[in-house]
Amino acid sequence: MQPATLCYPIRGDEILLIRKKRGLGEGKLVGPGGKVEDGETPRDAAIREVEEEIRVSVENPTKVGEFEFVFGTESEMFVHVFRTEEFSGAPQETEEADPRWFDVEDMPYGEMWEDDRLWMPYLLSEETFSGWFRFDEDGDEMLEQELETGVEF
Ligand SMILES: COc1nc(N)nc2c1ncn2[C@H]1C[C@H](O)[C@@H](COP(=O)(O)OP(=O)(O)OP(=O)(O)O)O1
Repeated sequence: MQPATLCYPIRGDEILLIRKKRGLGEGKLVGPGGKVEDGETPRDAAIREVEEEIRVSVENPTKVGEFEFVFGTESEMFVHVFRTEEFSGAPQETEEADPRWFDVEDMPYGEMWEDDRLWMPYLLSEETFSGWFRFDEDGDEMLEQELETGVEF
């Protein structure tokens, strides 16, 4: 299964999301992230992806969750989810991503992957979670979900 990451910088009551400009989820608001490369740990990949996508340097990201998603019957990715309040550099738009801060009390769930509304509250409250989500073959609609909280990593 393809491992991948998401890493969310948090600043007080705000969270940094990107408008994804290419690849899986193009056009959606997501966290900075992407596939883990050979020889990388998920944490290293999370740090690299934030730097590549929005030119922000992240330190000590904390893993708060993980989830697997399936499109149809095919398992697509296993995603390690991090958050961090330790980062430097102003977020910049790149070929891959257009970053923007959002108020955590007003999350734009209508423009995000459907699973995000299930686990994002746990990420924001620093509660750990583990999920499994099955979408239709095109990834347009979520058909089944399982979510557990309070897991140990
Ligand atoms: C299906 O539900 C999903 N929910 C959320 N929140 N995030 C998702 C979902 N499916 C994919 N993602 C995220 C996880 C990864 O961060 C990226 C994968 O995107 P991509 O395949 O474009 O990965 P990159 O390494 O950036 O792409 P390149 O191969 O072009 O470098 O999407």
